[in-house]
Amino acid sequence: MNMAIEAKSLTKTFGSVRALTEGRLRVAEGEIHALLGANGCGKSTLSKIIAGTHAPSSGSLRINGQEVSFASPRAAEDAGVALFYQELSLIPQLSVEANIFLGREPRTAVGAIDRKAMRAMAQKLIDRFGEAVGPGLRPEARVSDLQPGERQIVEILKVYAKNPRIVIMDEATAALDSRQVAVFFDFLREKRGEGVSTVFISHRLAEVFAICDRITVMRNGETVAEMTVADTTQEEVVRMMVGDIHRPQKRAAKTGTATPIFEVRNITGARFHDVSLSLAPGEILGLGGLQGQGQSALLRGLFGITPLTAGTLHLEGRACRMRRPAQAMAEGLAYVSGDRVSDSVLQGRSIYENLLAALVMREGKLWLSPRQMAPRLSAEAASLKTKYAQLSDAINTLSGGNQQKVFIARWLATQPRILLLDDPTKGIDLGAKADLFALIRDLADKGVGIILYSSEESELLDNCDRIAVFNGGAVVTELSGATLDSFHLTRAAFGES
Ligand SMILES: Nc1ncnc2c1ncn2[C@@H]1O[C@H](COP(=O)(O)OP(=O)(O)OP(=O)(O)O)[C@@H](O)[C@H]1O
Repeated sequence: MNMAIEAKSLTKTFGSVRALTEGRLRVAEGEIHALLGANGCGKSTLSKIIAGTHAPSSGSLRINGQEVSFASPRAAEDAGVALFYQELSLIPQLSVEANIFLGREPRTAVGAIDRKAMRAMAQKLIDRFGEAVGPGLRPEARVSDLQPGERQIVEILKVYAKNPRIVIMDEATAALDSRQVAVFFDFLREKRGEGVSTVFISHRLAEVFAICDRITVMRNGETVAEMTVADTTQEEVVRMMVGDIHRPQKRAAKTGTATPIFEVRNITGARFHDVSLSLAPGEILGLGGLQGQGQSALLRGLFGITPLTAGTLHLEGRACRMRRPAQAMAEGLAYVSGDRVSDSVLQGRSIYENLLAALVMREGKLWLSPRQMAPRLSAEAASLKTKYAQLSDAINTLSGGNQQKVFIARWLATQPRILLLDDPTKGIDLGAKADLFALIRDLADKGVGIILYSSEESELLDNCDRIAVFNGGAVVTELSGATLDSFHLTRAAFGES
């Protein structure tokens, strides 16, 4: 068997972050090989080393039997390696054909771009997707006018326009519909027949088992297993991804004890659909699953930041609507986002003004008496052990963790009945996280209902009474009691059937 890729002991550090500690990958010529693992385990880093985007810190890489160290993506392309980037790299203002052939346009005898040839070549590539794409996907169409799935197809075509012998597809199917995926898979099989090797990164186990020959599993920056699809099961793959199963301490169930404090029935909005959830008073409900599956979008919809297009909401049994954040606040909801820069911070303002922001919005008054407000706000800040010298200091004199505490304290000051937390600990240190979760549990014990999305699985497992797992904008399962552990969470997130 001729090896197209042989990566051994690859490592990569970014500053103090060790993104890859032991990257291994062996892919044969004409093989479709899955690279699997949880968010952040190092798949993209390993791929980018193979594709010349990153130089490894150490280790060895052989392409078609030759030891290589690519100085740039272009050097890797010249060796026949092409990478499909998760972060789409298209230029929206340019046409489909210009994007596909950017930097390698066909030329006429005198060296000008051969537009006729370029159009014909682009059309030929597009035709491969046949009926699975709409009539809008034409060589001369502007990329900005295309649907997300069609844009993703243009990105795929751009990869194949380089005639690669080794292709790395990093979540190339994420925006495709099922028909487009089927056509894409036929295409991959045909390429396999031509001896092209594919590294296939996906968060959908069903796809992996449908298209791949072998699987490499990564965990925490390390390659931990290599297996043949025919000899393994989805369950075994999940076990390899998870490693030691994280089981949080058992907590008494909060559900079923009282009327739900908040009920969400069949709601649909931007990036989520038909979601139903029920929250008991004092319950911490987690939203789990891989990143970007609709969890944050749901929280934004619930708080009236983005519109809901279907479904109903009930607060303590009473139907209500959240058309705007002000309305949600009036109903006793609060929303804390971990995205400090875009969502939370009033730049150039004092700590006091930042603490006051939510109350001002809720009361609908621009001025609230500092004599009354200052003690209340400093008490909320103190409950989170926020460190600052004076309330009048500028917000940006605080560390990220302390700023985040201010944004949380701001909402606590409104005394919410329902607290929506959208990845609230992003970028804050361990001490601040512990303070935050202690406070959240305290609020729950006082009867506040809490919905928490976290991109960190362990935060969900350690703090939630129940977890609703999202995949593709919908809740696929709910975990509680005996199923509240990392194995069941990963299994549901990857859609194990
Ligand atoms: N340029 C960078 N600078 C600093 N840290 C980075 C950089 N790129 C990746 N990392 C970190 O390295 C680790 C591995 O990231 P990587 O993107 O390779 O994971 P992944 O398995 O591809 O994850 P995902 O499934 O979420 O795409 C993560 O902790 C990530 O935050």
